[in-house]
Amino acid sequence: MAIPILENRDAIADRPKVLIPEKVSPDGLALLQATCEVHEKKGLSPEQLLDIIGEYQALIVRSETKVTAQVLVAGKKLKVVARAGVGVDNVDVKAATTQGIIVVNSPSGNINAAAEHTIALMMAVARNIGDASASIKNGKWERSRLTGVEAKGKTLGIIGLGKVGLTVARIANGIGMSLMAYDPYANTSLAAAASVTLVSSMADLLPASDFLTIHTPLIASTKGMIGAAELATMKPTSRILNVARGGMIDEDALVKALDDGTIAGAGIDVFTSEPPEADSSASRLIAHPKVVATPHLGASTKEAQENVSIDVCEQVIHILAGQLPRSAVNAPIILPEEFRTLQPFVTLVEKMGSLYTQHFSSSKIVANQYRTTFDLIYEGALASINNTKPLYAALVKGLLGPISSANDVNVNIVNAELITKERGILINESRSREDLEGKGYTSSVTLRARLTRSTSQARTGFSEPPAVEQVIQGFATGETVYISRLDRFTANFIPQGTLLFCRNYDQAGKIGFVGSHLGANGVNIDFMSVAPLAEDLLSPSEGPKEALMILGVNGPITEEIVKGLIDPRGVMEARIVHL
Ligand SMILES: NC(=O)C1=CN([C@@H]2O[C@H](COP(=O)(O)OP(=O)(O)OC[C@H]3O[C@@H](n4cnc5c(N)ncnc54)[C@H](O)[C@@H]3O)[C@@H](O)[C@H]2O)C=CC1
Ligand SMILES: O=C(O)C(=O)COP(=O)(O)O
Repeated sequence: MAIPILENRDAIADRPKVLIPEKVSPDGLALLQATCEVHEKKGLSPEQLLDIIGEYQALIVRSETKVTAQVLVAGKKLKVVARAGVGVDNVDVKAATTQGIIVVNSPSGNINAAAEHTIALMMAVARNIGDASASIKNGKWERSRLTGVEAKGKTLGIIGLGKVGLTVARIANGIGMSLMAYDPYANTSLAAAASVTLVSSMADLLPASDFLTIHTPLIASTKGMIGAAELATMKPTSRILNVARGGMIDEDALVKALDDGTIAGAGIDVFTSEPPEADSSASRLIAHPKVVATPHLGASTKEAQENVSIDVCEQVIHILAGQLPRSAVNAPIILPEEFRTLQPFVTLVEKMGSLYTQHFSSSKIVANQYRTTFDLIYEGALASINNTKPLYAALVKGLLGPISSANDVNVNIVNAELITKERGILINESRSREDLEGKGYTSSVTLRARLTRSTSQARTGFSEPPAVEQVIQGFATGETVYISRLDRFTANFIPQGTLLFCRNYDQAGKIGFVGSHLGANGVNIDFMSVAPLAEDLLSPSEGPKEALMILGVNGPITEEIVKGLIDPRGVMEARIVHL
C-alpha cells in the first residue's frame, strides 16, 4: 500500500496529532512521525484520557484502553481509532460510527503469534512445564510427579476454524495430531487441505477431544459455550486451551471440573476480567495448580507487534489524508451519492443474508456437509444499476453478522470481496430482466443458495448427501422491505425484530396451540402470518399441505419454549431468528 503524502508536510504546527496510550511497536510509529506529531503516553487513567483526547486526530490502542462512547464524544477532532490487533471489543464501534470516526484494526498481523501461543500452552499443559519450572526453582527434583502426556496421536478439537484456528490446525498436523473442528461456517476446502474433519455439533467434538482449543469471537452464541454440562461430556484426561477471549468458558465450572478430576488441565491466556480482579473467577482459575496461565500474551511477539503496528499506522496515514483504509471495521457500506436508490435494497439484502444464516445454516444439513454457492439475482429496475458493490457487501455482512460479534462485523465496500475469499464464500451476482408488472413493486432480489457436497465430506467418506437448493426472495416499497418467498413458501412479512418460524401441516388447531403455548410462557405475539406452499410446488393431491407460520414475538423467548412447540398437536419445526 503506497503511503500518501499529507499536505503541509513541513508545516509542523498543522501536523495531525496521534495519541498512543499503550505499547505499540516503533516500526509503524516511525512511518507516522514523518507526517504526524506522535504522543506516546502510557498508563493514562480513564479520566486523564478524557481530559486530553480532544487535542488528537487519531488514537492507536491495543486491548487495554477502553475506548468508550464518552472518550469518542470528547475526541472532538478524532478521525480514526486504530486497534493494533484483531479484537475490537474494547472499542465502542457503534458510538464511533455515530461520531463519524473510522475504526480500523489489523485482522491478520498477529494470527501466527496467537496460534503459536496456543501450541505453546498445549505443550506446557501436556508436559507440566509451569509446575515443573516452579518446582525445580524451589530446589526440588520431582521427576515422577511431573510425568506428562504426548500430543502426537491425540485428537485436537478446535472450536472456530477461522484464521487462528486454521493456523493452529496446520501446526498441530505437523506434530502428528488428529484434527477435528466445529465451525458451522468454516471454509470446507481449507479445512480439508489442513486435514481437519469438520463435525456438525459440539456434542460430536467434545467427547472425542484429548485437547480442546477455542478460536471464536466472543459473541452471544459463544459466550459461556463451555459450561459444566459440556465439560461433563469430555474425557477426564482431556485438556482445554483458550487464547481467544475470556467468557467463552465458564471459569468457575472449569475450576470445579479440575478439582473433581473430570478435566485434566488447562492452558489459558484470556480471562473474564483483565487484569483479574482479586477473588474473581479469573483469579481462582489462574491460581489452580492444574492451570498454565499467561497474561493475554497471544499477540505479544516482536514480529506480530511489528506487523500490527505497521498495518494500523499505514491506515491512520491514509485516513488522515482523506482516503479509505483497507481494514475498516465501520467504513461505509454505501456512499452518500448512492444512498437514495440503493439503501432499501442494502437493508433488504443484509436481512436476507442474516435470515439465511439463522434460518438455514443452523440446520444439520448445512453444517459442513455441503459447499454453498450463493446466487444474488437483481430483478426489475434494480437490474439496470451498475454499481452493486454495496449489495454484495450487504449480503456478506448479513451472512456473517449472526456469527460475528456485534462490534466486529468488519464488512464494508472496501473489504467485502477479500472477506469472501478468506471465508471461501462463493457469490455470483446476476441480473434478470423479468417483467415485474402487476406485482406492486418495481425491483426484487432473489438469494439462491446451491449446496453441493463438500470436499471434506468426500474425504471422510460419509455417504453422499443430496444436492439442496434454498431460496429467499424479497422486495422493497419505499423504505420498507418485505420477504416474499422463504424456501418452499410464499411469504409476505417485514424482516424485523424477533421472528419465530414454525413449519406445520395446514390444519385446524395449530395456530391455537402455538398461541396458547407462547402466552403461557409470557411471550407476546405482535403479528402472525401464514405462508402457504408456493404455487409451483402445490400438488393436486388431497390431504393437509405444509405451511410456514411466521410470528413476530416479544418477551423472553428461550430455546426451551421453542422446543415445547414441537408436538403432534403443534408444529414439526420451530426456529427463532433475530433481524
Ligand atoms: N490472545 C490473543 O492475544 C489473541 C486473541 N485473538 C482472538 O482470537 C479469536 C479468533 O480470531 P480469528 O481467528 O482472527 O477470527 P476469525 O474471524 O478468522 O475466526 C473465527 C471463527 O469462529 C467461527 N465461529 C463463529 N461463531 C461460532 C460458533 N458459535 N461456533 C463455532 N465457530 C464459530 C467463525 O465461523 C470463524 O471461522 C478472536 O476472538 C480474537 O480476538 C486473536 C489474536 C490474538
Ligand atoms: O488482537 C487481539 O485480538 C488480541 O487479543 C491481542 O491483544 P493485545 O494487542 O496483545 O492487547
